[in-house]
Amino acid sequence: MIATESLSKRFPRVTALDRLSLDIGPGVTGLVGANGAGKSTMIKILLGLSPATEGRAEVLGLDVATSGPQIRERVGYMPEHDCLPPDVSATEFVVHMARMSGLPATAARERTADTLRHVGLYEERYRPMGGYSTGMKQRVKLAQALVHDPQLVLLDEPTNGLDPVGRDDMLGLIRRVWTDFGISVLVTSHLLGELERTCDHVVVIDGGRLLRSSSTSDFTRSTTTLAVEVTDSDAHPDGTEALRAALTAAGVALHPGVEDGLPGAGHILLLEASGEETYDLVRDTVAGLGLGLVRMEQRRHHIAEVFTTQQQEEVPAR
Ligand SMILES: Nc1ncnc2c1ncn2[C@@H]1O[C@H](COP(=O)(O)OP(=O)(O)OP(=O)(O)O)[C@@H](O)[C@H]1O
Repeated sequence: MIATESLSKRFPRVTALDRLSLDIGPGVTGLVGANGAGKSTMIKILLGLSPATEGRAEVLGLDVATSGPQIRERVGYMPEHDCLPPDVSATEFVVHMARMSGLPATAARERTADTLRHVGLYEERYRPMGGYSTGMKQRVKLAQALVHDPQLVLLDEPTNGLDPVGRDDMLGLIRRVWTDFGISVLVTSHLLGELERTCDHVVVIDGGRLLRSSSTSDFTRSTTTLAVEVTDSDAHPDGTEALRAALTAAGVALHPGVEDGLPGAGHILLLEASGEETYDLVRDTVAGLGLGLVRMEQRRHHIAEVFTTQQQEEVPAR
């Protein structure tokens, strides 16, 4: 979908992208980096709107240096900042964008209705956008990126300014752009954690340089930590502590402290598994104490932890 080779963009005083080589396939890909890392610059180059200083980039097999218009026909773009005219409705705006992309009037109206429904805008779509919430505006921006049925959409910080619920809704919508319509997505964010559930692949950049590019499952590979949660019983009013004592006596390495479980569900012990036998030992110990086993699961890394470790290793303090 996207390939870059030693792509650089230098402004007089800042290097926004520094010899970035990437190969991004179909699906949902996250481009993550702190503010100023070079994400928006990358998107502008990929759309053929801003020339690279060095290196090359291809989008859908087309060279960004020479095929900007053809790329923009096949690619949708959701800009980061508020760019919606306040006194027109979502329907008018998205129909206009569809017409600009070359759709005939009837098709533009039909696609607009479908796309606005997909992003969850119903009656409000006939009201002027000046009165919309941030979440509604972000939805309109997503709809206009999708309306001409592109093969790929580039979404610049689509969750910016949203509350946690709005953020989750937007991430769910983005995931469905790929699963329901087969449109590949490149989505930028400065929040690594939020892309964990949404993206198949994550690219991390910092100061314009590539830190890491790998599948989400590689980032979140399993750890050897087991999380165990048990119920209390009449004989053991604090089941968690009873289990801790019994497992410690049996030689299991437990992490200090407990994690909070679901409300009213007791606490979670974290311990290091040395193999299959640890699972059996925990099961037998819980049964021996007459406690109920609520969960025993292998912990996975969160992308953010991997990134933090990697950053400490690879990027000298600035
Ligand atoms: N037109 C420009 N002229 C000079 N410097 C620029 C220009 N555009 C971007 N930069 C600089 O390039 C660097 C990367 O900017 P960019 O907007 O790509 O970052 P970003 O990762 O998208 O961050 P944000 O999410 O804050 O927009 C920044 O240091 C920025 O100040």
